[in-house]
Amino acid sequence: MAEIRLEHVSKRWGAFVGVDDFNLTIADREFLVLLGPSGCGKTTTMRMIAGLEDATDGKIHIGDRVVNDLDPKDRDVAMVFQSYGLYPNMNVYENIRFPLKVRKVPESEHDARVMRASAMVELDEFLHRKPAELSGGQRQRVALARAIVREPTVFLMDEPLSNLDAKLRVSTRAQIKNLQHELKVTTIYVTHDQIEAMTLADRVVVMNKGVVQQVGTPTDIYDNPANTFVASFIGSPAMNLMSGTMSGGVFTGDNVSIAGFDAPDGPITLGYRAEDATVAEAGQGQITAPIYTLELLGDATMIAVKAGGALVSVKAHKEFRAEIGDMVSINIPSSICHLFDAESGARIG
Ligand SMILES: Nc1ncnc2c1ncn2[C@@H]1O[C@H](COP(=O)(O)OP(=O)(O)OP(=O)(O)O)[C@@H](O)[C@H]1O
Repeated sequence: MAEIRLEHVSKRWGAFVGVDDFNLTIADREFLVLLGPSGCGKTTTMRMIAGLEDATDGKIHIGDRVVNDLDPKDRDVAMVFQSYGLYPNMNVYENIRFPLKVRKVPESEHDARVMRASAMVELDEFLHRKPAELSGGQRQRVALARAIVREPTVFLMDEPLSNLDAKLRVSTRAQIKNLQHELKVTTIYVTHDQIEAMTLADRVVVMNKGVVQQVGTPTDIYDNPANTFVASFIGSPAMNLMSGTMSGGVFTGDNVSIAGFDAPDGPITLGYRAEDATVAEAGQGQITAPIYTLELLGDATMIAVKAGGALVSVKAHKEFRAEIGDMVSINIPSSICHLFDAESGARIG
């Protein structure tokens, strides 16, 4: 049983707040991803759970213990970092076995456990090689095997894929997801890559400037972002956001007018996702504007125009063709729109 609970956890260095009042219960066996831009406090949160950083305030529970005063080695967590931290003089077998020696696991168990862990990450053929004789992806798998071999109650992973090339990142990502499912170990995973977060997580915690912005399943966060920060951080492309004014249920901004809202009058921010909008018959849409840019994506054509003081896009059919400067009209019915407070950015309704 490895539920993790953070209660009012904060980290301050002098007046600077790295993590501000973090509260969350992570379920046993859950795959939780901490997501946010550089400097938002996600690594610090993970380091406090690992015991590499003291919490300034709050309590950290792992299982039924409060671990604030426990050394990292007594917390039964295994970490995997973006820099693999392998011992260059040891071969793969010895690197994977190392945590068992440190932990004084009986020698008689070592071989079976190393073989099981290395098989899980498909390293069986490389056991005699030194780290320098491995590719980046293979080294990362040694680091994973070294975490697995310990059979910890918690995995903590800090951007473990960021040193891999794009293709290897996708396959290693799939492997991590599968392993976590097989091993059923509570996992906290830090990344600034929203696609990694969406594909791996049971739940995502979106952070900004030390503050939790939203906690939810990938679908919750994509479909119902809590504020404009989350809306503009999640999704590729990010949600389109336009400034304007609501009056009598009609949103109006530069080049844009959308009717059919049930919202109070006043300044407001409106959002929609490019894939929810469509290209309209000439002049029939809610935005009509010259094409600013047009990108052929293979499976679709992305068209951007200027409206509401911002560049906004629509995902058109892959055969859609036009030139920059041609007029285009976009259907944005109120039913696909998200509304946010113009000042705080918080979701409305
Ligand atoms: N020892 C320290 N002393 C003072 N400030 C620190 C210290 N360690 C981290 N910080 C600050 O705390 C904030 C959060 O850092 P953290 O490493 O948690 O961010 P992050 O979200 O993991 O970013 P990245 O993706 O760049 O690693 C940053 O602004 C950082 O500069």
